[in-house]
Amino acid sequence: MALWRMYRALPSWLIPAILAVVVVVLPYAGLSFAASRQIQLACILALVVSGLNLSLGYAGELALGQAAMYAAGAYTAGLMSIHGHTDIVLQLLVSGLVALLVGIVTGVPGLRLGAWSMAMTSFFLVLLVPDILSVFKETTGGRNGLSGIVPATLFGQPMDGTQFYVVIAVVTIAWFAVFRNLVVSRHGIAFRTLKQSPVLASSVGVSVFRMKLLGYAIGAFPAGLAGALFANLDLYISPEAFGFTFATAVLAASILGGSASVYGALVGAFIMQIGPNQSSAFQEYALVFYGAFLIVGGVLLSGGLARLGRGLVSRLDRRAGVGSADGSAAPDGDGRVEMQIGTLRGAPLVVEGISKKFGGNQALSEASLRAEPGKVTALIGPNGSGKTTMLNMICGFYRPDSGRILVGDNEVQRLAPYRVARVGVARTFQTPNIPDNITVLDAVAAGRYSTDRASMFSTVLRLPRFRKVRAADLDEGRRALEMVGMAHLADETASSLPLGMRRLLEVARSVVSSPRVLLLDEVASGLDENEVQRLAELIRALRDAGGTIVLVEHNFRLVLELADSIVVLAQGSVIAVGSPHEIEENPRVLSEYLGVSVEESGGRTLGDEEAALAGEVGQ
Ligand SMILES: Nc1ncnc2c1ncn2[C@@H]1O[C@H](COP(=O)(O)OP(=O)(O)OP(=O)(O)O)[C@@H](O)[C@H]1O
Repeated sequence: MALWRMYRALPSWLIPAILAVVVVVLPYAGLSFAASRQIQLACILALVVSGLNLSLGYAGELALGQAAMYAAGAYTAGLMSIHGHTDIVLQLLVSGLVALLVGIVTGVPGLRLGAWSMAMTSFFLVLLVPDILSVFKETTGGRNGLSGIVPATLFGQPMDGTQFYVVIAVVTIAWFAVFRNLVVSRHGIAFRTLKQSPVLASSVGVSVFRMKLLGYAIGAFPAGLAGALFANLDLYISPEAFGFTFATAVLAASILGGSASVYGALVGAFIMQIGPNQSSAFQEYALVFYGAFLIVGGVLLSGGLARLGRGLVSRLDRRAGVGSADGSAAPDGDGRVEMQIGTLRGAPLVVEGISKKFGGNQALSEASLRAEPGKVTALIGPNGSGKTTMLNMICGFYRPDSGRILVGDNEVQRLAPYRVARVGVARTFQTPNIPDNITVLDAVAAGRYSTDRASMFSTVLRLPRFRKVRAADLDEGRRALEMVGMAHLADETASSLPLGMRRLLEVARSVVSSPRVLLLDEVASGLDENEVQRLAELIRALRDAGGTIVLVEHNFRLVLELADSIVVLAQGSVIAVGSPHEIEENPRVLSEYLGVSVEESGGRTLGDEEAALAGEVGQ
């Protein structure tokens, strides 16, 4: 265990870096030709698999066209070589970009049509490769393949086999470093958020379509690189190398290694290449083996070897006492919320006469609401009265049939959800929406996706802009966690927290972007008395900091305690607006929402028991 603790104390990049150096120098240590070839083929396969991992494992898009992009890269490099452009750096660059272009052009229609269409169009793309190559057989050699490729050069110098091995190893290592940088960045977290919940992703400002396309297109780039390397390895390419069998091998390697993993792509590809591909019997029946493997692997090995590895690491960590893996630890100090909220730049929210019909069901009719900065505006009403529909329209998930929604001076009723988020509307969800396998700190920092933007380019190369934004993400994330009393849980797995903590985490995530309007959807439901009080304190602090807060809540006592003004909905219409005192005494609210007749109430305000009953009625 002491050994394990020592190992865990090392920087996370050290072991991969040592392994990378070993792989690069292997040929100088007497590696046989056959072994060297297998390593080169495994590196090439790993590059292609990494592209699938990015789009399938991270962005959650079943896009299987990597084999076609691999072909695009290989034929681009092959044709460049035949036409005298033998420099490998130039070939890699052009092949990568051509593959990227193929990814964008073929990804757009599939993504526009929906998830299964993406799977189908990308799959057909792979089946079409031999036909496309045949159509252009004058240039590509058709089914006979493309010969005449000459050995690649590097900056004008010819390369021997060993030098080309080093090029393949270095390109693979460099790409995997980029890939790792990408998936641990805010873009990577956005991919994972998107995979789990497009609704959550758009509510933090992620454009679902653009991000899925990026996942697919960026994943095409390493396939293009792999193609260029492959063309120069054998100096001959033919359509068979890029067909359905190869596409299935890529999928099998991805599932074996773990599709939501960086190193899983390497492990899966190496096992697939160095293991079964060695046997000639396997090669003959490869498709059958891959098919069987996909079924068995998909059922028995969910998450692949990467998941087994992560499980083993966390078990060893627990045994060795590395990190504090206890999600139930007590909050900081005396459990009260640390109020360190700066000023919030709240903006007025004006909802003017919005209506929404679902089929024959008029969910909202001519409903209006006004929420001011520095005030808590509660939206209450019985089940099915239209509260969530109202929030969904403010956030852009539904378009109103008529009416206007203004955030400050911005009309938002026609904007897509991610654009509404970028205008400054943040929300929590009735059921906490938290991606798997990310830390509490990252889950909170994800709320800043549309704040202080950092490009993919600066992210993967870790340029100063990326470092600045990352530091701000983590600082603000920690500050938000301190605010909700959860700073001690920053490194825990967010999705494994108890319900109360997950709700507070959602509040932290929605506050971290300094929203202009904050929508809290039943944040108190399922919380115990202490948690409700902590939440109440937090909401007051956010209000005092200048936030515009809309609170949808069934806990009537909490509403009376917190709200500056209350809007009551019944059957899609606003039946009352007023201060808590006015609402408590409103006969229509008493009868329609609370089920208390006017005579019974005798014009008095609600007692504790009735207020509690009101909470239950609402639930
Ligand atoms: N996507 C949808 N398609 C069809 N009908 C819908 C949809 N969303 C909401 N509705 C209907 O609109 C009406 C208002 O529902 P909504 O969820 O907004 O009520 P609510 O006040 O939030 O209820 P609850 O307190 O149970 O969350 C209901 O009759 C509901 O069935």
